[in-house]
Amino acid sequence: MPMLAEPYQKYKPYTPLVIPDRQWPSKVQKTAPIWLSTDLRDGNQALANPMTIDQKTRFFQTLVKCGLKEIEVAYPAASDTDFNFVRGLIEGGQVPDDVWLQVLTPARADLIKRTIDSVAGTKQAIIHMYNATSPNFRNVVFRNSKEKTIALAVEHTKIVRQLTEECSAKHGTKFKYEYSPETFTQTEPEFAIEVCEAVKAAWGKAGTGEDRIIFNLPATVEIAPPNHYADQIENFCRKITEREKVIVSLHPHNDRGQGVAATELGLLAGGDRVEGCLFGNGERTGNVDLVNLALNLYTQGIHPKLDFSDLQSVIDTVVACNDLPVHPRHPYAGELVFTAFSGSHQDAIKKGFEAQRTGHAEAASRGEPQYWDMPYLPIDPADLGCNYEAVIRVNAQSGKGGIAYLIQQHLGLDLPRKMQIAFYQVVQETADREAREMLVEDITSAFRTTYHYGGSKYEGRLALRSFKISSEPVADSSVGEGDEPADERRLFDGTILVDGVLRVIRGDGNGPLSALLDALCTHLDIDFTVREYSEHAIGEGSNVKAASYVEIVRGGQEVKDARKSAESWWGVGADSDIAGSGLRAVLSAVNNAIGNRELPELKLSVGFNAKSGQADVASAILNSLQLELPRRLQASFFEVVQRAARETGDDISYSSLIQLFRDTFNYGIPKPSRIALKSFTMENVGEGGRKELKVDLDWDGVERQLSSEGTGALSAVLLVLNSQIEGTLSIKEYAEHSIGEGSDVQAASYVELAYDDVPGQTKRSTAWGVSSDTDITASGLKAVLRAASVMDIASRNLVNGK
Ligand SMILES: CC(=O)SCCNC(=O)CCNC(=O)[C@H](O)C(C)(C)COP(=O)(O)OP(=O)(O)OC[C@H]1O[C@@H](n2cnc3c(N)ncnc32)[C@H](O)[C@@H]1OP(=O)(O)O
Ligand SMILES: CC(C)C(=O)C(=O)O
Repeated sequence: MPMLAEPYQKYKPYTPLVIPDRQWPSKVQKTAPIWLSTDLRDGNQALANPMTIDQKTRFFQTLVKCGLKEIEVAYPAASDTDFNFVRGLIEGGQVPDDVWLQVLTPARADLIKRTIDSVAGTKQAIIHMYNATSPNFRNVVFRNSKEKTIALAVEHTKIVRQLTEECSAKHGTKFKYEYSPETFTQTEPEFAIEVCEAVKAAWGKAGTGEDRIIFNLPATVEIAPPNHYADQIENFCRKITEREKVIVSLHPHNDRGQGVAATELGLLAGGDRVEGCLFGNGERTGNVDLVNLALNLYTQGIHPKLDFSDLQSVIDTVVACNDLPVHPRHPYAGELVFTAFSGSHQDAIKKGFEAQRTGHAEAASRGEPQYWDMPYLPIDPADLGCNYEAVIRVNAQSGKGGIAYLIQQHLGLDLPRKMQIAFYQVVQETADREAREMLVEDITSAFRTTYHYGGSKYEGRLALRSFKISSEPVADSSVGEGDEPADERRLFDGTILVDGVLRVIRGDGNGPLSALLDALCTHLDIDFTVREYSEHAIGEGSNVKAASYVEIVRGGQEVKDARKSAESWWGVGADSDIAGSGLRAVLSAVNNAIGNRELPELKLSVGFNAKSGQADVASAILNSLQLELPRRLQASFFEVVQRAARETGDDISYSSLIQLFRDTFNYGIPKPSRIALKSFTMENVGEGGRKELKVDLDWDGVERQLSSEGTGALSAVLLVLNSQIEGTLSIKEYAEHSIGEGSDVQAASYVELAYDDVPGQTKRSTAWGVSSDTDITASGLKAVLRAASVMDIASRNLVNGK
């Protein structure tokens, strides 16, 4: 059936009350009401599967923990489960002294008796009796006149009185009486008052304070706007006699979705007490939500006298016991209610947090309250035990502000505005393409990958390994590149990993960043210039680091053009050293800019006036072959390099340099030496640590088995060699070190031999030998033999040392 064109022919509007001087609209709520949770009764009776005793017990404990002092625990006459649950609470001593158990009964004598029996022996209980009073119920359900409706209530009130008095006498239980004219909001207002007056009279014991009778005025079904409920409550409060002896209780349902509003207006209109359920469980659309009401008060600066500091644990209990979810958009409790996906919300929240930090610091210094004043967030999630994790979540509707907020929260980086825009494009493009939410991990990992930030896992093609920044004065101080004239030049000396290979590069500029860019231009033909730079500290105290942000544009442009250049690349770096942080940021940006572009082979310039020197050559050998050349060997090899580079305009590529080293020292290549070690043994002989060395040598293609004694392997092998030649070999310098670690460790040995061909009339020559071996003795012996092999020594052509 379609919706009606003329619904007034089917639905009657509510009848407004005429109260020209109604007071509630100008009242302001200043205190928390008395709360009653009816989760275990009205909430429970609305569940497809009512709670078990275990679930009810868990729920009861949570309610007590939240601070509820009045809890309607059951409709004991309804089932053994309900009855036994109440008995279990009492007999198990689970009811705190300051908590009142409330139980509901209809106006039926047998059921009233069982209800009162259920609470016998507890310290204090509220007996809650109800009968419907509206015309519809009188006519249809009870088929009762007004008089009979009053009589039903009066008669059973008297039964309650009598049975509770007997129970008090027998068990010492203290009772309060609550009466509900069920369907109050659909009952003629004057008749509702008439019934309640009759009940009050029948009870006959209403007093002040704890003796007040409770008149619970339910919106059993919500049928009118909240202002009408407020009018009904104000009308009742004004007209009920002995108002001071009455607690006016509100029991709104939520059929029109206005339960919370109706309750708040009802409280302004005179309500003292509210019955409801956590998160609004209850018949049909539910009872009014106590959490919502309490936290609404809290955000007005009024303590609700309920504690939801750990809201999630309350949600967990309620969901588990009711077997119903809490809607993701549920006020205060839904998983999305502190979350912004959309760009402008995120931007405002990010700015709000920043402004609030400053505002709070200023207020604290003036001793003033630090008010919560945050765009889109009416309450601080932290007050409910939530963190700010979920406040900003990113999808294709999000903007740069939210993404920057997450980067700030999770990586501690405060991105410059233009970099936010650049990174936003990256995230937006993925979110749109994949049509899904970008989780924090997606965003931080996209950031790390894009900017090669966060350790070796994210390194780009160029990565800083070590550097030294030094300065040298500039003769003409107007030579500076930027606006500021520089009176000192900065020199960058560093080792960087280029496509997995360590390289030494050097450059100069008017600052560390331009010196690095100069080095990249000189050595790798990578030509960029810095357009924007900013930095800030991350962390505090001894853990403080610098974060740097760099925007680069293509070099070789006029400064004016470079500033305007549409194409730019951002980079970020963090380091405990501020220069290191800036240099890393430059390499991050350069990595972005070069993409997969092929890089020219790195070259060392080793001629006269060259930028690279002996130390650079030694570094290249160290980085490529892990050999730490002794200083004199460095000098010796540098001369070899310079000679070799002369033909190629004083430049030598890294690969040629390494090959030159291998060829010069016959190192690590299969080419045999003139004198090669086939095998050896070495044993201690006698006392005093002397050794006997036996070697099997391949000497000019002839095998020679020789032996000698010495204080060690080197002195012994020299004796062996000297026994085979004209003249004398001696060791001028020897050095060794380990290469690698653990079971892969090797020894590297360096020997400089001197050869005096005719003793006395010396014609001395020297040569270096370099070797490595897993056996340190073998490494030393080989180094000696390799040095001897390249010397012009005269062999005596003896066989087997004889
Ligand atoms: C608005 C509310 O939430 S009120 C609370 C509602 N909660 C519940 O009903 C849950 C627990 N209820 C039950 O377990 C059962 O209904 C019981 C045990 C109370 C009664 O069960 P039964 O005796 O089988 O009766 P039934 O459930 O059919 O109730 C209807 C009868 O009670 C009468 N009745 C209904 N409400 C009341 C009342 N408040 N006072 C007196 N009689 C009432 C009806 O007029 C009807 O009487 P009739 O049989 O003479 O026509
Ligand atoms: C028993 C009464 C108070 C009730 O639950 C209602 O009217 O909703």
